[in-house]
Amino acid sequence: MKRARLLATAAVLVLLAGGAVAAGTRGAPPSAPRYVTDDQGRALILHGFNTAGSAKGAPDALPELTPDDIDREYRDMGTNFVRFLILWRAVEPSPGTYDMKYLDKVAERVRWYSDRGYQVMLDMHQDLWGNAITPTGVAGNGAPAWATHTDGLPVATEQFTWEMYYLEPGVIRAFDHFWNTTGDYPDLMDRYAKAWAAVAARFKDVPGVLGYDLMNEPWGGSVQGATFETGPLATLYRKTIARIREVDPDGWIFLEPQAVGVNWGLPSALPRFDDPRGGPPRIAFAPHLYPLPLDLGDDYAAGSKEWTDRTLGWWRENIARTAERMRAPVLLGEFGLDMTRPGASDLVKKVQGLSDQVGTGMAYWSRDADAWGPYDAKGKATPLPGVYVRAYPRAIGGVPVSVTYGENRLQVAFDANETGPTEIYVPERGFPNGAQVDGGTAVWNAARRILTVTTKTSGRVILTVTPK
Ligand SMILES: CN(C)c1ccc(C(=O)NC[C@H]2N[C@H](CO)[C@@H](O)[C@@H]2O)cc1
Repeated sequence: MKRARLLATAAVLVLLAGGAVAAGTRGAPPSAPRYVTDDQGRALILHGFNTAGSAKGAPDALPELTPDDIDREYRDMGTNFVRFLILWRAVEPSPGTYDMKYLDKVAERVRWYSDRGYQVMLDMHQDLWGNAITPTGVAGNGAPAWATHTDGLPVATEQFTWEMYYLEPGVIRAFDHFWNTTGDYPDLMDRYAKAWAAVAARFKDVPGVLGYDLMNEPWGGSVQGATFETGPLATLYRKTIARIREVDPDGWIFLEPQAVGVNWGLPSALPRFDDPRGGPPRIAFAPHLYPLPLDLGDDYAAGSKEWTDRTLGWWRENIARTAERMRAPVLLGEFGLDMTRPGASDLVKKVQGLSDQVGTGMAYWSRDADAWGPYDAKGKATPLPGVYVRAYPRAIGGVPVSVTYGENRLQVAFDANETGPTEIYVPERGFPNGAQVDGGTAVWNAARRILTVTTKTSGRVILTVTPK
């Protein structure tokens, strides 16, 4: 029965997302991927986690996290990136008042990461709009109560899956007010954009802050699909890009499509956005990936594996087409699943392969201490660390051409430039005694397991990394 209901739910949501399908999946094949770059201009391969869902309901809006947690994550997986959740309710507790104490606490945690060589993306997170959609605050997260207007419309709390809250009249109304679909609260999007400007002003010169993910999994309320993405969502993005660029000319700005449909592999209609900064644009496309069969409760095994692989193919093609339209690099902002389920490790490997094809970095959902994360509620490793760890180029001193991962072998091809040396992480597994590099001059940092490789600064370079 539950599966039938879930299938019906998915059908409804796909219909809602129908406009996105109108974007079509034909057209010229995608060209070479682009890359997010660091402050030296090197191409980044971002590999990390979402930290963390525990922030959503926390009174202080901060994740359960200690520096030791980051040390363990690095020891086990050599990650170099974090999608760090922040919440509008904490940034702007009352209209026009920005909580600098909260932002200072975020900055303290950002420092924990940057001191360890991580890149940090700040994610203005929401699910279901905000915790004020129900009187008990048990459902949503993100938006402050003062920006939540359900007009007294019902929000039933006995949902069989949390996603169903998105279809509740009161939740749809709250989103409709925000997107100015109702016309009753025309200032809300501007306030959101100004809140982002306050965050960017605080973090624009903070080491390690790579950029800003403007809204987690946007939902159009009663406006869906291409109409939503090219209408209200694009308006919010343009307002927020302008506000951020008034204070921070250099931070990367990450734009998400609507979640429904696109998470599953349907096309996004997000248009291209101008970046008013002087110099090359720093706007990236940041979709999520949650295959529909798995969302419906199936495992990546047996019959569902074939169906899931088909949807992964859709996702890859459609993401590449949207990135091409946006002329933007791609960052996979979320993917994840219950690591205790059959086939879970195979799915993670499959997504890593997809990510390599699209030339994107990735942040796994999530770093929380549960069955989805790398360590469970008792701190015991799940299968995730064993499959999420691999040798990879953290930063590339040129324009990447290909990154080829083999069993205990990595090959990185790029057209070199003068941005700086190439940094390669090499795990203990497979490379117990470190690595040797053909194609460049490597300095080995045994403590951090990083090869810093100096190469010529023009022409094609091919680095081959093998165990010592
Ligand atoms: C109907 N709508 C709008 C909808 C449905 C399902 C998701 C979802 O599963 N998202 C995947 C994960 N992303 C969030 C955090 O961003 C996690 O809580 C979800 O597991 C999102 C939106």
